[in-house]
Amino acid sequence: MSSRNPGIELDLEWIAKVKVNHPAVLRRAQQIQSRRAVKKEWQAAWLLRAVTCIDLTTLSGDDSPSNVYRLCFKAKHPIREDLLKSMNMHNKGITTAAVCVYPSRVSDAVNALEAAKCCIPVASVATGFPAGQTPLKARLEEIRVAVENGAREIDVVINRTLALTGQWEELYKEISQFREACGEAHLKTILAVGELGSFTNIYKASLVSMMAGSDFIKTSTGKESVNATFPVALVMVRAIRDYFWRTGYKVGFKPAGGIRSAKESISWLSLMKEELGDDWVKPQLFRLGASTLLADIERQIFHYVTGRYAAYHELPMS
Ligand SMILES: O=C[C@H](O)COP(=O)(O)O
Repeated sequence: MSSRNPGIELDLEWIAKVKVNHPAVLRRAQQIQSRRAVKKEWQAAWLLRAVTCIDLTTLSGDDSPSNVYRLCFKAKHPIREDLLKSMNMHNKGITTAAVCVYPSRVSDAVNALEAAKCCIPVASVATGFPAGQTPLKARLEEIRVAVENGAREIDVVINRTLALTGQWEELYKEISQFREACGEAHLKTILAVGELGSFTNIYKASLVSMMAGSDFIKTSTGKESVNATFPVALVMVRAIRDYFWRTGYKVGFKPAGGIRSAKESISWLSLMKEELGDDWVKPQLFRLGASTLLADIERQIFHYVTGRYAAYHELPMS
């Protein structure tokens, strides 16, 4: 990642002035989703770009060293080598952006990637993911342990109670402490938008997270009933844009939760390109948090290269 957002002092006046035009957001989101799909080589190129922006994720109660090893192998070899060769892309070092796991699995992921001589970062969720309902001391300790174990990115969840009750100063203080506990590791702040009530609240929580020094803001844990949606994303990326205009700091965006189809991944990329520009369609400033999306992207690329859809055994690692 490039130079980091150091955060700024909490600006309560800015937060108090926030108003979101709900119908306009819905209209714009609809417009982006209904764009005509790109085809052929342009589609393949966008899909490969999407691959490089994926935080390949496993966040299950039954995660074990073996499925984390498998995940890391897939992160290093996201698309079958012969398919990449057919597109003359086999020498381009295409990997996913990161792997994302629970804190207890960080060491497994770090070891697996080291053994594979692969330098993509391990991201760890933390701070009582997904609900964030543990004491602050424990949440901070969880970050420190994940960093000690080799996580280079930390995906924290915010305290929704503070956001829902408008305790912005408290929320700012907590996130600032998360940032400090991260040290050199990059801080991705999950708003859990499905639990924040209104677009205005989501915009305010986005601003507070950036003011407190988040490197990325992220929509969801994947565990809420509503996760990454285009209207919510628009609210968050407009907050990113406003923050950039006011401070000059670029904060990344990570939609996560329920993103499963290759087609959607292209819509996400075009949203970023249209709203924030080319810098935000690269892994430094854009991630797709997803556990199963890569399988559909590989399937579509297989179809592009061979003209037919793969049988299950032809993409066994997906
Ligand atoms: O951060 C990533 C999400 O937890 C993944 O959600 P998903 O399993 O719906 O793709």
